[in-house]
Amino acid sequence: MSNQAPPADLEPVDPFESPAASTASPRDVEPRPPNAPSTDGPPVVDAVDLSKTYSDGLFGRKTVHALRGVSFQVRPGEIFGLLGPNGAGKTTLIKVLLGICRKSGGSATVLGHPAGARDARRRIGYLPEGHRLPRHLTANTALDYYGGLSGLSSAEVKRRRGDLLTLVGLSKWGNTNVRKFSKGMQQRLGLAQAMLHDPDLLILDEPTDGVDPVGHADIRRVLGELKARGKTVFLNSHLLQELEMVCDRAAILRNGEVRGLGDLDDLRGGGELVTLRLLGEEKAVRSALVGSHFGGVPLKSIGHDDDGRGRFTAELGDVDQAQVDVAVDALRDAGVSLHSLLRVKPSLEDAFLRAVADDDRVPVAGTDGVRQAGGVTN
Ligand SMILES: Nc1ncnc2c1ncn2[C@@H]1O[C@H](COP(=O)(O)OP(=O)(O)OP(=O)(O)O)[C@@H](O)[C@H]1O
Repeated sequence: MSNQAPPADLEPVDPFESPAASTASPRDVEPRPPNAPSTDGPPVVDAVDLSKTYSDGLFGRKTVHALRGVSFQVRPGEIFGLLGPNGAGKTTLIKVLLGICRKSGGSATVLGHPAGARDARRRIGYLPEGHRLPRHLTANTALDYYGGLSGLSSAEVKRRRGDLLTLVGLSKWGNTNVRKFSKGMQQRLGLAQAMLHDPDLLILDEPTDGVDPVGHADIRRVLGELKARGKTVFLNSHLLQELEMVCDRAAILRNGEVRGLGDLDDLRGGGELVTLRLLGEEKAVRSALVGSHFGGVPLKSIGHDDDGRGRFTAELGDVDQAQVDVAVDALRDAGVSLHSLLRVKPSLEDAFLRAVADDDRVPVAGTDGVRQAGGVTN
């Protein structure tokens, strides 16, 4: 979430009604076990053609289109990732879903209620970006404090906090001062706090920001636990590898528009990226690639072998076997040796870079009725 000043149209939020006042490529989160709650049923979040404009500039004469017709659904029990470059509209989207700021058009429901409605907000747990826990409190007293803010009785908080501290791996730290906690432990305590009122939907804004790799793994484990308990998680993170490890589906936002949406496999694309490792003279490699219509592919020099021949990688990209054969034949005819051929699935990062690229050719994956990605309208 950006650290900008609150928007002019920020509505006061009653802390007692606010979403709990903030109260794990190889995937780290296991696929849904057979006995886990199903992802069938009405969507937990349903956004249709959602738009949001801000008035900015001198006398508010400039209109900023933060969201432009955003449509997507979050299904029950899934971990849904929100991706996008700075300024894409992620924070605005979260604010609209939480009812912190008003939409300008379209519709959004959360847990079957209009976004921002009291009945929706009381079933949301929210962990804001960069949240701070009072350092003089212990884990237990912090949960007592935030539980009180959420309207829970002290007996209720005491009944729940043991289980929650166990869930986030802090069961032995209940009486320890928050100031002694690492950033990762603070984030996990923040997750426990967001779970205090047993919400159905967790909205987590950059939960691993500033956390070391061990802390990342701990947080992924907690997300896996939440999913196993049937919770729906809406996760905003700019860490693509992180999202790749935990999310079932994701949306990619750019300039307030959905530029990609669907299962991670859909987003990555079905193909495989082919890379050749070659041994030979650079001139011969280049001319063979040009001759086989691969003159424009990235060619990297990666050293020499014991006989002084150059080592190269040539990234052919998502090409079919016939095209690979043509390139390999041309290289062999030019006296270049094929050391190895790698086929790798595109990463989420590849998909992300394609989706936010400055063109309008990226299709929207998935079947949620989202319109095709439009042109860049900056
Ligand atoms: N209160 C506001 N008044 C005017 N413009 C705003 C306001 N809040 C956000 N914007 C603009 O709306 C657009 C989307 O901003 P938003 O903060 O939602 O993006 P973001 O994807 O969360 O970015 P970041 O990752 O940098 O936090 C940006 O152009 C931003 O400058």
